[in-house]
Parts: sequence; structure tokens; C-alpha cells
Amino acid sequence: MATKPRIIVYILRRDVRLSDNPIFHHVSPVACKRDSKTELSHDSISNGKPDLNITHLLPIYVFPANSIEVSGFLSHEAQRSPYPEARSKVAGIWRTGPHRAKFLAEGAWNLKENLEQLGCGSGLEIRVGYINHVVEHILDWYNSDRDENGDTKVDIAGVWMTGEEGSEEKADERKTRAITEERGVTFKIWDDEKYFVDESDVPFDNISDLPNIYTQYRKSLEPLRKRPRRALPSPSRLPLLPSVIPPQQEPFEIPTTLAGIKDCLLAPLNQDPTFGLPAPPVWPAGTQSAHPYSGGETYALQRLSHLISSGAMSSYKATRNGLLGLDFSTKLSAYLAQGHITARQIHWAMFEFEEGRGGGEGLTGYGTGKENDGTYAVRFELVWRDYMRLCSRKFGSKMFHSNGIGVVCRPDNIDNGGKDLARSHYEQQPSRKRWKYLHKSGAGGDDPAKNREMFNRFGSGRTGIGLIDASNREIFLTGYTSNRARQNVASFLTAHIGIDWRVGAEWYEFLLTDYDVSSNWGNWQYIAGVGNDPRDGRKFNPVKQALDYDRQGEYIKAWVPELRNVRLTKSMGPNKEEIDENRLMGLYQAWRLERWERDSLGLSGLDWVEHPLTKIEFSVGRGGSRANVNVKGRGRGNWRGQGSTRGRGFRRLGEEEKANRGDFPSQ
Ligand SMILES: Cc1cc2nc3c(=O)[nH]c(=O)nc-3n(C[C@H](O)[C@H](O)[C@H](O)COP(=O)(O)OP(=O)(O)OC[C@H]3O[C@@H](n4cnc5c(N)ncnc54)[C@H](O)[C@@H]3O)c2cc1C
Repeated sequence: MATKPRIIVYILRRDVRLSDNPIFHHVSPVACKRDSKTELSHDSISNGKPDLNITHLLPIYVFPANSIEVSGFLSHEAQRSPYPEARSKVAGIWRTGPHRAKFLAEGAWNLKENLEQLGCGSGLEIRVGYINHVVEHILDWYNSDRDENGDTKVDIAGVWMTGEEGSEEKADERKTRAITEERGVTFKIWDDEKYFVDESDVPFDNISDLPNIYTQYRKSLEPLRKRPRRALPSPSRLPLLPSVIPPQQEPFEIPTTLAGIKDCLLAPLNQDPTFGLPAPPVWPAGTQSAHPYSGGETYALQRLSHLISSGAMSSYKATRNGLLGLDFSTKLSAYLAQGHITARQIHWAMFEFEEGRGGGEGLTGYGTGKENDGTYAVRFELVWRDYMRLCSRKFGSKMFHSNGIGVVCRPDNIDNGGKDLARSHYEQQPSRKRWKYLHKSGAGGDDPAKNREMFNRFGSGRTGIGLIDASNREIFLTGYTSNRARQNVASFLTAHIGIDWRVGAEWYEFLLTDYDVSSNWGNWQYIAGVGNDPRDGRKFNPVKQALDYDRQGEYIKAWVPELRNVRLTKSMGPNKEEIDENRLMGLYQAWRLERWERDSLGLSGLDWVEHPLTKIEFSVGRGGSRANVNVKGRGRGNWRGQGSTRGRGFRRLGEEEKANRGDFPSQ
């Protein structure tokens, strides 16, 4: 007689992949053993692992209603969602915008297809709601499904999910554990080994011992190439899906196609496609997205393979400050953020290349047995990602406070890891900086309506500062903008116009395809000067930065089409034109164009041209040579152009420099 089905409910979060997935890997022996006996049998096989006394695996991907709006899944128009709108706390912005919503749906769908294609009866269910509600419904539904003797038809052997950082994610875990254990079912949180350094290999026992400065952390791990553990193989078989699966709880309904799911996710967002902006950006003719990628493990692995075999990984150090194009950086962040790929898979792909195996034969760096500048730099950034995540763990909800975690990095607190700052005390602390808020007057007595207007112009890409506007239009339209641009944008919002950094972080959370709670909130506060930057914040000069990184003005012209006809060259003789740095100044800040030129280009009367949110002091000398570049009021000492547009500030720093600069990810 077949045993009663014993099911593991596996809730997927940011582990949406088959390969290097600890849970799929763990349960795959069940399927193998079972297959060797009789295909599709219900025999319970533990394979020597006590928690593997199971017959079925029910993988469920949940769109969590707290962070993504799910009212589009209501089965009838007349119904109302039981959940409040998924909007941010500070500025009331949607938590998840259209770019990430699509990417998430694609990722889940891709996994569903990959599981089904194993041909072993596996698959994936998709649900919406709070995770604890989804689990509660499933457990209660199975509990109420009984045979004629009153026995449940199935046993739930456990509810498993992978752990995440972030206070909200931790709260989801606690609530899910509570409702599961209340029902007498085992609950287990797994470490999702999607980081560069495995959970069990971090070089400290207690999270309070995490250094407050990245450099110290990174140094404790060098040589980075030796750190990652092996990635787990992709299982070829998995346990069956249960033959009976509880439906989505009302009032929601899950469509049976990817297009249907995307429609449901986008419907509430599409009710106001301006997202509150009076003049939202429109796609400029002829401009290509730097991030045209679909979500899903299949596409993540394809991208990784392309990066290796094209040589883009090896040239990363030289190109990573780029602004335009597909391959100047890896564009793996969204895949990493959603767990469509893991950091150690990236490491091992580079390792194979370095060892002369797999794609990339004949390219520089192939088979040398050691890392090259590019592969080292990628590992360096992946460790930044790990570090940000560990900061989330260390500082918990302080990551979201207007003071950020910075208070614990002040010299008087630096050694105690913040342990002496009780949370309630911390939360009552007045803001250390004089932010402008959108909902109330700040310490400077400013007008919140004006601040809102400023923020709207910022979000629309109409500040009047070319680099900032190009990036903000790009991110609004594509869900991506480069790291270099992000740094400038974050610095502009916080240091130049003084708006509460959390509003910027929420705006990015809404727009970014690659949104990751730790990387986003950690980077924003780092730049705002309230994070763990030993230099206490940095003010980027976006004109100087444009001169460094957009020397031909291509990026600004791509995303701010109103400026495409600004002439940037001067004549150097018959048929010889050369970029004129003085003319670039008019592209970088259009108010600097002569009146006649503004008139002739149709720029007169545009708010961002006539009345920029701020005017940046910067000029170039007559000769136009680099030596003649001056930052007014700061002197030439601040100039650090490296010569080429692709010039990369990234380099291994001297000891003294490092101590002063704190190993900023992209300096
Ligand atoms: C204000 C601000 C907000 C940011 N928000 C996010 C976010 O929500 N999600 C996110 O993944 N990254 C974020 N970053 C970091 C960085 O900008 C992106 O990871 C990077 O631009 C993504 O493009 P890429 O994959 O081509 O990166 P690459 O340059 O190819 O880097 C390789 C990988 O390293 C990691 N990485 C690189 N730089 C950083 C960094 N500074 N911090 C943490 N990890 C890094 C990413 O996983 C990235 O995919 C933010 C940076 C800033 C300044």
C-alpha cells in the first residue's frame, strides 16, 4: 500500500533558480532514489537524511503583498484587496515598479518551465499575499482535506524557506514560523548560499564583530579568489508536485500564463503611468536600453557565459565606469538580487576561464591560473555586495533610519559596533543632518510643497544638470542606470539639493530592476554621509564627473534628446573637428549655453534650462587642456581625470589612500 503523501512546502523568495540551490539540491536524492525503484511512486525515501522522509515537494513562489502591489490579481473588479497598498513609508511611492515587477514574473516563470522540463513531475506554484498568509492557507487547506475516516489525506513534513536580510524579510520569517509551528508543522530557514563568501565561512563568530569599514572586511578575506565554496550542481530530478494543491486564496486568482501574470502586476501601476510626475520622461528616439535583459536563471547563465567568452569580464576594470552600452559592466545585479544566479557561480565561471577551461580560449587572461585585473575587480564588487548584506544583519532597522547606521561609525562609537545604542534611544535621535522632507518642514523651516516640486523635477530628469537628468530619465524608462551614475544621482539629491536620502532610496527601490534591500539602502546612506563611509559622505561634482566619464556627451545626448543638437566640437582646421571642453559645459548644464543658442535649439523657456535646481560651479580654461580645468572654490587639486572616457578610477589603492578613502566601491 502506498504511504500517505508527505509534503515539504518550499517557499521561494530570492532563490529562484535550480542550480546552486541548497533546497533543490538537498531534496534531489529523494527523487533519484525513488526513480530507481518505480517512477512516480509515493514511496517515502529518506536517503539517510532525517528531514527527507518525504514524498512530494511543493515549491511556491510568492509575490509578497507588502512589497509588491497585488490588487491586480483580484478575481473580480468589485472585490477589494485585503492588503494596504504596497507603498513606501517615507514618500508613499510604490515599492515595486514596472521594471522589477516584469523581471520577477519572468524569473518565476522561467523556473516553473525549467522545473517542468525536468520531466519528473516537478513544477512551481505561484501565489500572492503576505507569505505567512499564503502558508497559513496552504496548511489549513490540507488540514481540512480529509478522507472518510476523518484523517488528513496528506502530511506536511515541513515548511522551508531561505533566510533573507532586511528587517521586513526577517519579520516575514518570524510570522511564518509562528503560524507553521502553531499547527505542529516543522519550520526551517535555510541559508541561501547566494553570496561570494558562504555563510559558514565569514571570518567572525558574532555579527557585531563585522568591521564597520569595508576595507577591513575585504582584507580579512584576501585572497578573494580562494574564498568561495563550490557551487551546487543543478538537480536532474526532483520530487513530484503533490497531486492535489490548494488553490490561491480568495479574493485573488493566479493567471495561467506569464503574460497574464505580468498584466496583473502592472494593472495597478498603469492606473497612473506618470507615477506622480507632472512631466514623466519619454523614450528618446534611437536610444537603446543598457539593460534589455529578461528575468530568469536561463538568461542569467547565458549572460554569464557571454561575459566570459566575449572577454567583457576580463576588461571589466577598464570599462566599468561606462554609462552607455551592454557590456561596460556585468549587468548581473538584477539576476543576483532575485537569486536567479549566485555570486559563487560567477566566481567559478571566472575561475574556469582563468584555469583555461570552457569559453574564452585565446583571450587575454585565459589559462593563466590567476585572476586578471578584470576578474579581480568583479570579485571585489561581489564582496561589496556581501558586505552590504552583512551590514543589514548587523544594523537591522537602523538601515532605514534617517540617521542611517552612520551614528555607529563615528569615531567615538566605531569600536563597539553600535551595541551600546539601544534601539529606542537611537530612533528618538534627531536627524544628524538638515534634510528637506516632502511631508513636513525640516530644521531649516523649508516648504515641503517646494521640496516635493524639486523632487518631481529630479525624478523627471529636469534638474538642469545633464548627467543627473540623463541618469534619472534612463532609470525611469529602463529600470537600470550605471553605478557611476547612481553615485552622482544620490550625491546630487542629498548633498546638492539636500533632500532626505530615504526618499531617494525609496525612489530607487521603486524603479530598479536590481533592487536589493541591503545594496540599495546601504549605498544611499553611504553617499548621503550617514552610512559607514569613514569620510562621512562625499559630494560628487556632476559636471566634473561628466567631464571624466561622458567626455563626448554621448550619454547625456542619448537620454536628454532636447540637447542632441548642442554642438560640442570646434574646428581645428580643414575637415578637422575636436571636442571643445567649453562647449561641453553647455551640455552638462544647459543654462550655460548662450541665449542665441538656447533660442535656436528650442531650449528657451524650458524650466530646467532657465531655472536649474542648482548651478554647479565649474569651468575650464581657455586652452581647454586638462591642466586648465578648475573647480571653482576648490582648486585644481580636486581634478582626477584619468585621460580617457573609459578611464577608471578603480585601482588598487596605496595604503595611506585607502585609510583616507575607505575603499569606496567605485572611486
Ligand atoms: C545609490 C545606489 C544605489 C544602489 N542600489 C543597488 C541595488 O538596489 N541593488 C544592487 O544590486 N546594487 C545597487 N547599487 C550598486 C551598483 O550600482 C549596482 O550593483 C551596479 O550598478 C549593477 O550593475 P552591474 O551588475 O553591471 O554591476 P557590476 O559593476 O558589473 O558589478 C558586479 C556586481 O557587483 C555588485 N556590486 C557592484 N557594485 C556594488 C556596490 N556599490 N554595492 C553592492 N554591490 C555592488 C553587484 O551585485 C553587481 O552586479 C547601488 C549603488 C548606488 C550608488
